[in-house]
This record gives sequence, C-alpha cells and structure tokens, in this order.
Amino acid sequence: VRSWPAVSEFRRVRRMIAELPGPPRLPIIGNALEVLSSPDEIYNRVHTMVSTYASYGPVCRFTLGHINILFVLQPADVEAVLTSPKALDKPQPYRALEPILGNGLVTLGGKVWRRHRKAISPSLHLDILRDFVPTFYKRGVVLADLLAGYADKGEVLDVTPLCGACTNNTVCETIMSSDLDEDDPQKMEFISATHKGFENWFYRVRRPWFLSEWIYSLHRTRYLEYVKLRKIFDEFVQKIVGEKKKAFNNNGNPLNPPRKRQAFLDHVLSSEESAALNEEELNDEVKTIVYAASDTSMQALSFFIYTLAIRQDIQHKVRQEINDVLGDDRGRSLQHSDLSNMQYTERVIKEVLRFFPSVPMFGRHITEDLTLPSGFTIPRGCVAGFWLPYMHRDPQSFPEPEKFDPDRFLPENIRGRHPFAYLPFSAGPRNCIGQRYAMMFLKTVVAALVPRLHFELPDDGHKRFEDIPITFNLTISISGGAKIRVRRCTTENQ
Ligand code: HEM
Repeated sequence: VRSWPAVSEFRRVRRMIAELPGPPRLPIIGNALEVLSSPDEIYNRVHTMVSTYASYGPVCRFTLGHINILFVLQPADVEAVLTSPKALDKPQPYRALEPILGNGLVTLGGKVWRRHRKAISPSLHLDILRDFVPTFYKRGVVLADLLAGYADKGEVLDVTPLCGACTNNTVCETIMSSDLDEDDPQKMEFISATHKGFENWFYRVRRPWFLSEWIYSLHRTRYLEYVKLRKIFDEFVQKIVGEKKKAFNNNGNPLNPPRKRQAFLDHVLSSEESAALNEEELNDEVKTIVYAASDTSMQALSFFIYTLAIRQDIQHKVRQEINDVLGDDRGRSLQHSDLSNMQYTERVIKEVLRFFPSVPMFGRHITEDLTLPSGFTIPRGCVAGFWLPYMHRDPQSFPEPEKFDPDRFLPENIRGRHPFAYLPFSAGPRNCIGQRYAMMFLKTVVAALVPRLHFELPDDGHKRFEDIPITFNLTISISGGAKIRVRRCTTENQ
C-alpha cells in the first residue's frame, strides 16, 4: 500500500513524457547501454542522439535507469528552466559527487544552497579577483618557461598536463593561499587527484546501479580508488583550512605576518557572511571550489592553445593585441587594468568555449511540474538536461555554426541573440560562481604565453575543428592529448 504513491507517480510521469522523441528504452536500465561505452565515444554518441531527436521537437528524452532526463533545447525553454524556483536543485547523479566534494555549492539544493551561495559570493567579488592577476600572470610565465624548454628540444608535446599544473597551482595559491612548496608531496597528490575524481564519478553516473554506495563498494578497483581520492581531498583541505583558522584565531588575521594580498580562503575567514558556515561546511566549500575551478580551467586553456595552433591567423591577431597592450615594456607584469584592452582575446576565448564548453552537460531536478514556453510540461521528479554542444551549434543562434568566428561575440552581433543560447558557465541563479575568475585567469595566462611562444600543429595534428576527437568525463578533453609543437617567439617571427 505504501508503494502506491510511487507507482502512481511513475505512471503519471510515463504518461506525460510518452510522446517525447527519444531512443527506445529497455526495461529497468532504460538507455544506459548507450552510455556504457568508453569516455572517448560518449560525447559523439550523446551528441548524435540529441541532434537526431531534436529534429522532432524542442525537448527530447533519455532514460538512465529510473532517471528520465529531458533535454531542453530551445533558448526560451532553457531560460524558463534555469530561472525557475522549481529547478534550483541538482539531480540524483550529482549526489555521488558529495563523498568527494563534500556538500558544497555544486551539489547542494534548497535553503542550504542559498545560505552557502550568500556566504561564498562576496569572496569571489571583483575587488578580490583583481588582486589575483599578478599570481595568474606569474603562473602563466612559469608555464611559458616550461613550454620554452620543449621548444628548444623541438619535441611534440601534450599541452594538457602542463596546463593542469598551471591551473592547479594557481588555484591552490589564489583559493587556499597555500604557501606549500611546488613539489610538496601532499600538494602534488591532491593536484593529481582532481581530474581522477571526475573520472571516477562519471564512471558511476554512466552505470546508474553504481550510484548506490553499497553496490559500488563491490567494485573493488574503482571503489578503492574512490576511497583513496576521498581521503586525499579531505586530509589536504582539512590541513590547509585548519592551519589558516589557527593563524586567524591567534592573530585576528588569517595570515601571520599579514600579507597585502588576500586569497579566497583568507577573505572567507574574515568576512561576516561566512559566519553562516560551520567548520565542516567551510571545508566542503573549499573542496568544491578547488574542484570546480581546476579541471574546467585546465581544459579551457588547453583547447585555447590547440585552437591557436590550428588557426595561425587568429594566433597572430591575439599576439598583436597583447603586444599592443604591453607596449614597449614587454617584460612587465600584466595589470588588472590591461584586461579590458584584450577584447579580441576575450572573443577568441568565448568562441573556444562555444566549440568546446569545458562542462558540456548539466542538469536540474524539477521539483514541481514546469510548463515551458514551447508548451511542453516537464513533470516533477524528472531531470531537465542541457547539452551545450547542440545549443552552441544551433544555426538560429549561431549562423554557420561550424565556422570558428570570434566576431560572433562583438556587441553588435550579440544583440538579437537569445541570452540563454550561449551557456558555457550556465545561467540564472545557479550559474558558475567562478565565471569572472575563469575569464580573468584565461586572459592573463594567455597574455603571458602568446608574446613568448608560437604554437603549431604537428604533421598529424587535427587541422579542422570538426575532426578533433573528444573525451567526455564530466569535463571534456582532446582524446589522445592536445598535441602541439612550440617555438620561441623572436622579433623576426612575431
Ligand atoms: C572555464 C572554466 C569554467 C567553466 C567552463 C565552468 C562551467 C560551469 C558550469 C557549466 C556550471 C554549472 C554546473 C551545473 O549546473 O551543474 C558551473 C558551476 C559552478 N562553478 Fe564553474 N566553470 C568554470 C570555472 C570555475 C571556477 C574558476 C570556479 C571557482 C573559482 C568555479 C566554481 C563553480 C561553482 C562553485 C559552481 C556551482 C555554483 C552553484 O550551483 O551555485 N567554476 N561552472
């Protein structure tokens, strides 16, 4: 008798979504077999599926076990979902991230999410971020020096791990203000754990039966890796936050001796808003921010560099703009005020994120029936899904979508485009809280790299964007690595 409401709810949803286009589903597992393939194949599979069924209507269905994911494809519908109070929560698969990330902004819902967001937002304010620019630039120069070493050897290299070291070290410094040595073993272990954490989670999501902790614990290798990653994260973050808190309590100041520049964590500890978070919540937020910032920015940076290697004309224009910004003193550090003069570079970053959004898919749990402008009602209990590679190639919003054209983001070309057609950082109240951080980081690191180095494709590189094979593990990367050649810039070859 007790299961009756669940059965009737199940039938109700079934009825409401019966007419939606989508792949035929099997009993119990639904369409799980479609995504059981390797991460190298999933991106294309999901993209082909969404593109195929999108031609039948504005919403299409995909069923993962008992979870109905309804892909919302039209910008007006997307806006209706992402701005609705009925769609503020995250769907069940996100919960499998909690043991690693803790209960932070990415996974929380309802009132607790709102309280956390209010407590954290001021510490990523522009006034704080501005102070990060010298660190971004310093880290960009370290990356440029490392790449110059490859230029001297004339070797082909996969630029992604080096971008990863750059972003992770930057995040440790600006978010946690960790003063640990570059080669501190615990820090190195922590840094390498971020990407593995996403991989491990995505493996579970594609096999919905592993979303149960108990069933997952039966998978010896994956579960042991998961337990290990969890431990690495917990211990490292507890150590850093604990030390900071101790110093803060001893001095009434997060740092001893006080330093001019504050990291995110210093600011959180000294802000009034953060009193709303207890110690565990604060640890969880630090883990979440570090996680959310690292892999996403690393992939964006490596796709950007790969793009420049494909498009020498664009690389030349970016270099020209940065050299103009730096003026005669090419050796000087970039200032925050320089960033507003890097408009072309910013447009190139935006176009890279249109083609290669670091997080191509995300979702919302729908808590009440939600009627979309197109007329369809998403039943409560379903997941509204967003697949950016489809939306970002919709010719209605982006004419000639396969053409790489940074000028799509000129103000006169943005006018008239629906504001929810382009969503690399999502939108609405649960948008990416680090969007400004990410854009400032990318622009600054690019400004350190491009005047010093030339990027080229190796002979067997992917010369067309549509030929780049994508691996999808929550974030996307180039399958087989972002392989490029590097040359030092000289006055002759500028
Ligand atoms: C190129 C870099 C980045 C991209 C493409 C990106 C993209 C996204 C996207 C699409 C979401 C929405 C996910 C969802 O709804 O499930 C998101 C959320 C989030 N991002 Fe980012 N992100 C980037 C960098 C960052 C950085 C640098 C930080 C922190 C400094 C950050 C922190 C977060 C957090 C905390 C959330 C959850 C916000 C909430 O739900 O309240 N991200 N990001």
